[in-house]
Amino acid sequence: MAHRLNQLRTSTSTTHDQFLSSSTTLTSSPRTPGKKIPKGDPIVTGIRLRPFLERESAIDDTPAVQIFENNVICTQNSRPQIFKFTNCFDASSTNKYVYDGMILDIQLSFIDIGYNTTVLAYGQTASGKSHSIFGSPSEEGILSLSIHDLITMNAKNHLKFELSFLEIYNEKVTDLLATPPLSADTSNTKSATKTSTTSSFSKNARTHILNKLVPTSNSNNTSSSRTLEIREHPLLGPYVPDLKYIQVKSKEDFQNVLNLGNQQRSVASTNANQRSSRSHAIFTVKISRTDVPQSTAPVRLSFKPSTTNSSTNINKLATLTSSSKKSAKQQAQEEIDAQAVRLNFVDLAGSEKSQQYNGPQGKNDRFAVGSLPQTIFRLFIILLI
Ligand SMILES: Nc1ncnc2c1ncn2[C@@H]1O[C@H](COP(=O)(O)OP(=O)(O)OP(=O)(O)O)[C@@H](O)[C@H]1O
Repeated sequence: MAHRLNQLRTSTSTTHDQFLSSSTTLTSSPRTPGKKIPKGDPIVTGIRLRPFLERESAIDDTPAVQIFENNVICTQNSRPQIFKFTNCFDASSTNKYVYDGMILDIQLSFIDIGYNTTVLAYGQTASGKSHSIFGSPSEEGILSLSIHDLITMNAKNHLKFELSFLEIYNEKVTDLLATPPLSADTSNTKSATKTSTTSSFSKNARTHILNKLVPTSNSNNTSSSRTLEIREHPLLGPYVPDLKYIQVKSKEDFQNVLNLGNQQRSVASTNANQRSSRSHAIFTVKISRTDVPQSTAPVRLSFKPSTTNSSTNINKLATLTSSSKKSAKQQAQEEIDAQAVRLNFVDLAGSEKSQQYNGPQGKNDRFAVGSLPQTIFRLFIILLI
């Protein structure tokens, strides 16, 4: 893991503060200890220049960098500096172009062989990280393009998609899909609508979404329950207990989850812009098969449906593991989790300009660059599970 952390740091630091651009990194990690990483670099880096904003071009619209093939040439200094990336995208590139050119194929092949994969956007404030990952009202983001493809390719419903969305801010991990505290007048509705945290939910209304997200009996519905810890699991490694996963079956489901998470993210802050600029957001898609005996590891997550009997699931595993000290169902769920593949999308906090935020109100904010390593460390622990 340390090696991979170093790789990530090396990979991302090459772009640090160099350009008015965001960098997208795609990494994969084996989900089974000892499983070999496929040939080739498990980290692919891309750099994307964004167009000048109006306020910027009003001052000076001379580009400070140029793209030549897979190189970015920084022309600001008297001696030009050259940085090489796996992919370079100029300011005319759309999110779709970046997704098709850099992410689609690798993402699918890693999922197919059962590797966790992470798309990580890194760059200075306002370089376009959120725009790339989450998109804008006029342009779909990489996350949405990716999930739409996954759902479309799962026409036979043999894969199950569950989503989680968390934020790390001020060294705290917050579940953006957890239910916020309900007012007293809605508490009756709450107890009447208890449901599984992974149950699929359908359309529209925020109330309906929230009802579906009411925690199960083993978690409290308080604001503090939204702040999570990172723990070590004997089978799965580091994990975030009680992080909510919501199953989605359609693009509309996905959009609802994304809207809910974004809403919680901005509600959580008195100054949404500042907070979102300074927090890391991780959107995870957990993918597992529904149509193969989960006890026969390793299982490929191929987009081709299995020809084997599709009825085996938790209950079958429960029989197989009934002699265990743990409840059979619990162990079965763990085994299924162990065979799931995770696809993470990370919108990192802006990597600089902390001084400007560390004014009188900001000086106690432990997210400032001085403490960035701890925050990043938490982030990578979560990603590498
Ligand atoms: N490729 C692009 N095309 C058009 N507009 C863009 C593009 N990339 C970014 N922008 C615009 O630039 C501004 C800053 O982008 P964005 O919020 O995504 O930056 P960020 O890197 O996430 O910033 P922060 O670290 O502060 O959260 C936004 O107004 C966004 O709409």
